[in-house]
Parts: sequence; C-alpha cells; structure tokens
Amino acid sequence: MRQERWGPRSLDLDLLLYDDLIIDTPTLQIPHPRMQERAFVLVPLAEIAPDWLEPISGYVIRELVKKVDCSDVHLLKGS
Ligand SMILES: Nc1ncnc2c1ncn2[C@@H]1O[C@H](COP(=O)(O)OP(=O)(O)OP(=O)(O)O)[C@@H](O)[C@H]1O
Ligand SMILES: Nc1nc2c(c(=O)[nH]1)N=C(CO)CN2
Repeated sequence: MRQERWGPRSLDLDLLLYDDLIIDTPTLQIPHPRMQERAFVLVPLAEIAPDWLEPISGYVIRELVKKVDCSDVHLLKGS
C-alpha cells in the first residue's frame, strides 16, 4: 500500500508486454504506456529481451533503449 502516486509501496508490478498484444482498457494497458520513456525499465529489459518488438512504436527494445537517457542506470558493484 502507498499514500501517493509514485511514492513508496510494498510491491509494484507493472506488466510491460505480452507477446505482441495491444490491450487498452480502463484497468489494463499493454504495452505499458510509460515503458518507452523509462530507462530503468528499458535497460534491464534490453539485457533479457533485446529483440522483443514493442508493438505500438514498432521498435524493438534494443532500439528503444538507445532513444532514452540511460546515464542514471548503473549495474550495482559486484553484479
Ligand atoms: N500494464 C499495466 N501494468 C500494471 N498496471 C496497469 C497496467 N495497465 C493498467 N494498469 C492499472 O494501473 C494501476 C496501477 O496504477 P498505479 O497508479 O499504481 O501506477 P504506478 O505503477 O504507480 O505507475 P506507472 O503506471 O506509471 O508505472 C493498476 O491498478 C492497473 O489497473
Ligand atoms: N526509479 C524508478 N522510478 C519509478 C519506478 C521504479 O520502479 N523505479 N516506478 C514507477 C511507477 O511504476 C515510477 N517511477
């Protein structure tokens, strides 16, 4: 539970992609509408699924990650 939008909460699950489906309902949007602008989503996603097509933009993840500023996303030391 959390008190404010984008504030701390115990668990946050965001569904990013499901195959090449596009779903747009009041309670579920897939692809996640803000994934394209989020380096903290795209950088790790590009590690595991670089060739996955984001069906709204028509770009694969390895291309989307190049379009955002990734300077704040770092691997933790030792990983
Ligand atoms: N792809 C999706 N993944 C997760 N929740 C979704 C998705 N599409 C729609 N929702 C809806 O969004 C609600 C969660 O909204 P919430 O305000 O917690 O977003 P958030 O995770 O804080 O921010 P953001 O959506 O920007 O990552 C869920 O209750 C769900 O109905
Ligand atoms: N760094 C970071 N920023 C966010 C995150 C998140 O998981 N990490 N989740 C958000 C809403 O889902 C919004 N902003």
